[in-house]
Amino acid sequence: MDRLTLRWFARDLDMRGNLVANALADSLTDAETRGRKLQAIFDRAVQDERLVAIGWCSPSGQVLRRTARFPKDLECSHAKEVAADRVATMNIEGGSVHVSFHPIVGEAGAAGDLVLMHDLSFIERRSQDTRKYLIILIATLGGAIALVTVIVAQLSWRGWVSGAHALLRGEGLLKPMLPPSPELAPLAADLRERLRDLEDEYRRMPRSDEGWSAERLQSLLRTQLRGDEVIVVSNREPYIHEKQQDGSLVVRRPASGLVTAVEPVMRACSGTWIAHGSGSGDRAAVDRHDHVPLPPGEDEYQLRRLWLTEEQEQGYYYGFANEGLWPLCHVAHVRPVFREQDWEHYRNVNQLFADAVVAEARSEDPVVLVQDYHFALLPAMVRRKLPRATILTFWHIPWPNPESFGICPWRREILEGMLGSTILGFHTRYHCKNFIETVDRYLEARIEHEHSTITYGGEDTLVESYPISIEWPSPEEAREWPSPGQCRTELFERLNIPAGHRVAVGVDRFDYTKGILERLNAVERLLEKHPEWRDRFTFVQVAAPSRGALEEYRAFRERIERATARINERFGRPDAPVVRLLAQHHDHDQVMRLYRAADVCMVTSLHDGMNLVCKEFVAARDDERGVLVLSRFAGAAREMPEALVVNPYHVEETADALHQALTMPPAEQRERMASLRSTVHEYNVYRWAGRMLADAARLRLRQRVSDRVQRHSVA
Ligand SMILES: O=P(O)(O)OC[C@H]1O[C@@H](O)[C@H](O)[C@@H](O)[C@@H]1O
Repeated sequence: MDRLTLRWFARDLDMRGNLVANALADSLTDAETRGRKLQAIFDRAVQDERLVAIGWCSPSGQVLRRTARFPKDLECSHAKEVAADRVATMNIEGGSVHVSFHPIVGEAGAAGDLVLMHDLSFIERRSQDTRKYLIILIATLGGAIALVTVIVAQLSWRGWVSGAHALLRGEGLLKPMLPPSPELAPLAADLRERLRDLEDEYRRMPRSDEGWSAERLQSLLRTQLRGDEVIVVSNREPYIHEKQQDGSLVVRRPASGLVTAVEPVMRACSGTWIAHGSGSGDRAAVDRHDHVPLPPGEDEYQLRRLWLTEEQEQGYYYGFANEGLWPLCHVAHVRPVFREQDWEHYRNVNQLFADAVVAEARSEDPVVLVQDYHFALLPAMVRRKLPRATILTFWHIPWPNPESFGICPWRREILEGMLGSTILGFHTRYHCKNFIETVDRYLEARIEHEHSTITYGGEDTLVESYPISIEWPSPEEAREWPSPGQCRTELFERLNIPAGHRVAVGVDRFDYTKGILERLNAVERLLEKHPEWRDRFTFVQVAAPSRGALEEYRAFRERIERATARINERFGRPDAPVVRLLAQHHDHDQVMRLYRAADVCMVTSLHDGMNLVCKEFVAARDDERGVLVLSRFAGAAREMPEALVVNPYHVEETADALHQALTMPPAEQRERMASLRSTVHEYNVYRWAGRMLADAARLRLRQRVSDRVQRHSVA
């Protein structure tokens, strides 16, 4: 036992000793008691478990009485000395004791001194017990504190970790059960900023754009879009059912660049395609929900057909879309016509299609791919009903400069409608730039040129270029093709082309933007300038009838027919006309055979978003022969500089290019064609869709993160 503890107890025992001494004082001063009963009183007193021994000293210092355990050899003077010490302890038989010395004074003066010895072993025991309890208490407290610390640390660490995980996954800051933690707010802000940086880095990064295929697109859909639902909206349907005279149905693919590009993507994505059912047999082919599985016999996706009245089709499709927006965007010197009634129909039909998107959607956030100028208002209409949808609008035709677009009476509504899109795609950067400048001119929007983003009405739209393309033929498909020689023989037989003629081809819809007239003028000029080609050259123009209900198109067709007649009269023979105008629909296989048979393919659009004919021609020429003459005003010219690029308005230049093409040595043809083929192979339609969908996936992730961040900061 340490001295400090001993001193505490010594003080207590001194007090106790004083009490005992006071209690005994009377007995000690009373002479009678002292005589007879003192020993008995002392013996009784030491029955107390603490008081061990008592000694009674005379005033002269002799021990007069003592109890049994009082040491026989202890003198009073020594006991007094011990008691004077601060701890006052000594060892006697049976253990250590505390000694106290109490002078007793009676009426007659000093009666003697009382020596009391108190047991110290209980102090030892108590002290040990106390120490034990203290240790247990401290250990328990320490354990409890450690446990609480661990639990708190675990909880907050888990909270942090799961919050950070959720942020990174874009799902939420915390598990729903846990209350939102304000400590994560700065982390969330940092993460958001970092995400934005990463996005920018990602966009600037040289990406591996190689090897895009249907499989890679499917895997992108599975991984980055987690199998989300895809809905396509277009005016033109991918397959048209026509009723034959005998009542049977035939299916055909329409002549449309849009369908050529989007159909293979849809086959890869599955999902639903919503389009206008325009064929005479379309109603007979659908189920009771107006659905039809496609492609026929393969059932890879489903088409939902929408029905329009004649007035609706007239106002929305022929009127506003094709007499208004088409010439407005193509700037091909045909005046756009804007009628109030057409606009009404356009708006109503956009709403009809938007409602169909909402009805077909199985989730609140589908990926909606809106195609083309027929649906400028639809993105905002869908956004109103499905605010969480990812809407990708692709504008397949050019976008003019702000001045040209400004003549549209409903320019504001159109821009607002398009800005309902999450992503707005054009074929080229140039069209993106025109669109952004148009918005800047006519709307109060925030434009971030660095990120190519427009913020309008609190919503962001990414404006990006995605050059469209074709599906590159598979080796199996190419193996089935007849050889170029066989294709050539068949063509010569079918059209009765004299042997030894060189053949140039053009394949278009009958449309004034395609530069068919300029092409014919170039053919005529070639024959004027180079008489050696007379009787040695045939030009085959496939012109699929298109929008024949419009006067502009009918007049255009007549102009082409007149030009054809004129050239044939000047340079052809009755049995061998120079220009063969095939004004009917040709299917994919027929067109491919024509490409393989030709020496030259002419694409002379006056203005074209992209143009896929030039890409199809290149894809068909696995013999690496044939020359492409390509208009500089087609979006494709930017990707295909190995073609003979011409200004179709410049007849002389185009005629010279045609001559150059007809006289190009085989080695040069091969060199140019090989390079063109590798470009188109690489930049195929899966890359077009893949880049768009990868951007959509990135923005969906950002949307999820920012939704959570917002929810978090509100809470
Ligand atoms: O009017 P149609 O026959 O459906 O053709 C429209 C399509 O024609 C194509 O030439 C255009 O590239 C597409 O953008 C457009 O959608």
